[in-house]
Amino acid sequence: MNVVVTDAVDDAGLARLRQAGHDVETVVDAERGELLEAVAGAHAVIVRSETTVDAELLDAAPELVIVGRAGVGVDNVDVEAATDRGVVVANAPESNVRATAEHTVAMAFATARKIPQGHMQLKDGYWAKSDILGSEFNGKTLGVVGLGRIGQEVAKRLGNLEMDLVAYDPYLSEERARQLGVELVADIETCFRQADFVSLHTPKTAETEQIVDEDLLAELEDGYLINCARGGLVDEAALAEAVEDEILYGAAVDVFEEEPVEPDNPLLGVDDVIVTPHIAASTESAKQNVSISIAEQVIAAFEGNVVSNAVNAPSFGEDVYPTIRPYVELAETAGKIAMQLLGGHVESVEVTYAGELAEETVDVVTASALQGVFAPLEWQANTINAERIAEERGVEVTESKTRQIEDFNSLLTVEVSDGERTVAVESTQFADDDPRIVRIQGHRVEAVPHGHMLVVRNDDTPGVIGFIGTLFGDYDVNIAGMFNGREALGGEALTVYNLDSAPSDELIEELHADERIIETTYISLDNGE
Ligand SMILES: NC(=O)c1ccc[n+]([C@@H]2O[C@H](COP(=O)([O-])OP(=O)(O)OC[C@H]3O[C@@H](n4cnc5c(N)ncnc54)[C@H](O)[C@@H]3O)[C@@H](O)[C@H]2O)c1
Ligand SMILES: O=C(O)[C@H](O)COP(=O)(O)O
Repeated sequence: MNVVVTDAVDDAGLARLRQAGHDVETVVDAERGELLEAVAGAHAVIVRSETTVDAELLDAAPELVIVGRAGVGVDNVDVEAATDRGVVVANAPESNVRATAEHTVAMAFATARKIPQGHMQLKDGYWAKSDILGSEFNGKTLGVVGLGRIGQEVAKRLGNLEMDLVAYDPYLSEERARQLGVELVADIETCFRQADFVSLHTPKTAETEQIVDEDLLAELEDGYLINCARGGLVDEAALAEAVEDEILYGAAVDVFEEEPVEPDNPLLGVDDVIVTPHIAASTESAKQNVSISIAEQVIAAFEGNVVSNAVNAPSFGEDVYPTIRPYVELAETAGKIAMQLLGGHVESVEVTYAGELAEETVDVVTASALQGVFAPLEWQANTINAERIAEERGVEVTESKTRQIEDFNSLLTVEVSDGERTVAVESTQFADDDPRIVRIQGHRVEAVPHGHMLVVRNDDTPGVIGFIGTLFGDYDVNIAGMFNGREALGGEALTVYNLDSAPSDELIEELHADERIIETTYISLDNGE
């Protein structure tokens, strides 16, 4: 597979990709046209914050499987456009948290004690001892906007300096904030009003863009603003003015609306706005960590495994993964079988989890079942966009769970309906991840979901199975396995045949010609030879 790296990414992860047999090409600082050419045959593109991954770039890379963001923020990636094209977008959310938190603390110290100002003046030959007056942290209040991974680490570190902690984060529970010793406030204005230092740690979204404006800065009177999150969260002109006019004592900024920063950026002209060139994550270990983390995501995508840090696919904790992992592929298979038995038109899909599986986070399993259901309809269906495809198609999706179960530890049922007829395929994993279809339309079977399968419904009368077996022999189709189930003696039987090759149309026709045969459905699974 081809991996194109468009920003400076540490070699640790790239070496891992090469070891896994992939070609890695680096095209840092390329002109746009050159970049679009470079990604033409790419199966993965790895970026940092410097490359804009938009619809144009995605269209220039028709083979693309995954966009790997070697870092946290994905605001430079058009995630929706990627989702529409079935491209996974993954980031490395854990890898530079400490580096960024530490830089934020360093920036807080630097602005509070005017370290860069003193440094510059001294280098210029001026002893500014009596001009520089700093602020202490102890007894002051830190306001964190966005108490996520980095915000929490910053709160912990500055909390140790005897600061009181408040935070504004509408998506965080009060309980979690309490555990962190942080008072959660109801709105961002209160956060700015109560704080002496405000540190921003939200992602840049439609909701947070320009969230810090002139009015809000006025609430932080005689305080400091630190932004090591994203440019675009703050009205830069308003911030420059607020510091210039001494409404704020100072500000520390690592990220800018436009990067690299133009020389006329208003923040550069104000002494008490200290700046760094987006280097909060630039430590040796953070760079190695993000590189390795994103390489692992890319390899997972290439190998068809779940990309655990995908931002446009259902995600789940690492600890849950071993339990649900075997069901991800099985769900897709069950979805495919159910859909092929239904015959193409689907109105609703119900995915039911029973037993131990019902205790897990199963979003990705449901998405995988949908991927199987939509596989014949939409060549580009995958776990990322299958839910969206269902929505666009008006297909009702239901997920249900029950702890009650008989015979198995876990049971996964995919039921599809065209409004009149419903087909249910029940499946489970035996020991050592050995998948089985255990019931089709209520008929107990024990079929291996693999390769070429023929599902036959027939009258449960003597000689039918012999007839079918002989016919397969006549057509030189070898039976690899056979699983027969019936509801009641003399009623209807359902048999699943695993075949070594696809049955011909003539064979199927001959089967149908026999009055004892009610229905036959040939099912082809991609995982077959
Ligand atoms: N300067 C750098 O080099 C650097 C490095 C790493 C991360 N970052 C940036 O730091 C930011 C935080 O990263 P993180 O890993 O902590 O992310 P995170 O997802 O763990 O935390 C973000 C928090 O913001 C909260 N949030 C979302 N919308 C909000 C809103 N409208 N108001 C208040 N809170 C809101 C979320 O609930 C969440 O708790 C991101 O913007 C990321 O891109 C910058
Ligand atoms: O979101 C991030 O991870 C940081 O902003 C770091 O971005 P970078 O990889 O461009 O340094």
